[in-house]
Amino acid sequence: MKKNEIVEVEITDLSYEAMGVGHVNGETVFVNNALPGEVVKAQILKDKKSYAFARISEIVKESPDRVKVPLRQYVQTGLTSLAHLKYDKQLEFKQKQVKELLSKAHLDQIKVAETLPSPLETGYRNKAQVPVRMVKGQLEIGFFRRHSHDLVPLEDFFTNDPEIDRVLLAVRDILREKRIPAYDEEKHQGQVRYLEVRRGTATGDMMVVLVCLDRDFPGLHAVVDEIKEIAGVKSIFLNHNPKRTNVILGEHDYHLWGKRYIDDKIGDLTFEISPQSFFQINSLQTPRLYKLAIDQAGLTKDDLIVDAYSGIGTIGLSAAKYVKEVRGVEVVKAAVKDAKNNARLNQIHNAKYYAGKAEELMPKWAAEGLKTDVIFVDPPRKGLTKEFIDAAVKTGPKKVVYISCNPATLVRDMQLLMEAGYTTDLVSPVDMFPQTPHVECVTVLTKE
Ligand SMILES: C[S@@+](CC[C@H](N)C(=O)[O-])C[C@H]1O[C@@H](n2cnc3c(N)ncnc32)[C@H](O)[C@@H]1O
Repeated sequence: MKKNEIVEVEITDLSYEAMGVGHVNGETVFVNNALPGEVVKAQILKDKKSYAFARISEIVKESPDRVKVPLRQYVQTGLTSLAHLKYDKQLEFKQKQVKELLSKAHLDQIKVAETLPSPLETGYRNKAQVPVRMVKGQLEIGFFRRHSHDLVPLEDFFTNDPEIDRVLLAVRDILREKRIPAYDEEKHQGQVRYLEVRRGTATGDMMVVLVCLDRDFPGLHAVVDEIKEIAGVKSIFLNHNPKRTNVILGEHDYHLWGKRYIDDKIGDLTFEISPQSFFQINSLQTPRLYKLAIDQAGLTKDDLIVDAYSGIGTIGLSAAKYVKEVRGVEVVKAAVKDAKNNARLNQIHNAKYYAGKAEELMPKWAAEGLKTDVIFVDPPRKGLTKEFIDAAVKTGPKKVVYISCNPATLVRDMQLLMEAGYTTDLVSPVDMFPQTPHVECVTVLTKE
């Protein structure tokens, strides 16, 4: 196949990145935005010999599961790359992905539950981080076009809490009015690189973080004076990111106005969240995710549990009332400070949080002779390390409760835990990220 050639292709599957998959003369073609059951005329964008990438030029036969996405920008940016598929089919797609990964690992005996739907299908995100750039001489917020750093301006981000979109647009307008220059990646100049807005779903409190090239610049104080007048804004920070990098946040946050954190609730617990701390982005689905994990953990009043990759302590503190002691470990120091603070705030006295890498602290604890009953892990996408797993196993937990945002690393780590004598017969997908292909899962591995 040649670049720009138009081929007719029948779509038979969806890739884990939500691209339609078909075959032409034995070659696999990934077609953006196409759905299984469709026949499309596709324009080849890139040919890599054994596979090619393409985009739809015409839908010849349309899937009954297709939803007409109102904004072309969502497709261009890949912001919500499953939004063209009916929601119940999105849930099936996520379950199927987990089944296929287990099957590839010869673990077909493990059942995969139906994906737990999110209470909100759109407008569920409690946090937005959006790039700021100049487009045709005007400061814009939006999202980068897929595989590029060209900004596609947006006003409706679809999955954000609409209150967050309201604040993003108000801040954008203030920056425009005060003639603050947006960051220019090529020249490494200008000021505002990203806007971050967080909202406590239970409290309505909002935090605005301006991610800037410089620590201070002309007009900053005037901008802050106006942002603090936006309804709901309770906290303003500047994050200083002076580097030439694609990483969104710099290391240091400077408090500009208002509170130093915002509050949110999970179940009956209150959490204070500071700018760089991880907090699950789907506030209404989070208590359901934790309940699934905690209910299956079979906790007792004599248990010592570990909350590994603890963020601001949300899982351990939610489980604390059922056990004797909680020990948490988290690499981001500010999050550990938040976790300790959150324990105090909720009058929880049996939880201790430690700053450090889980793969370093766990071996230290194991060497000191720590004995655990249940270990909760909730790592980032790359999953656990062998060092962590070996040390965790040494502490003798009867259960390892694994919450995962990447089913591929989950299955890899499950295999390691199974080699160490743990078994499970169920993985439960939970939809934390509707309209996107991301899959969250819970599984409980037990040693008899
Ligand atoms: C998916 S989040 C889970 C946070 C928390 N359990 C929750 O539900 O909100 C993963 C957390 O792991 C932390 N983390 C990343 N690498 C780590 C490491 N090597 N050791 C300990 N924590 C780490 C991140 O900072 C983040 O807070």
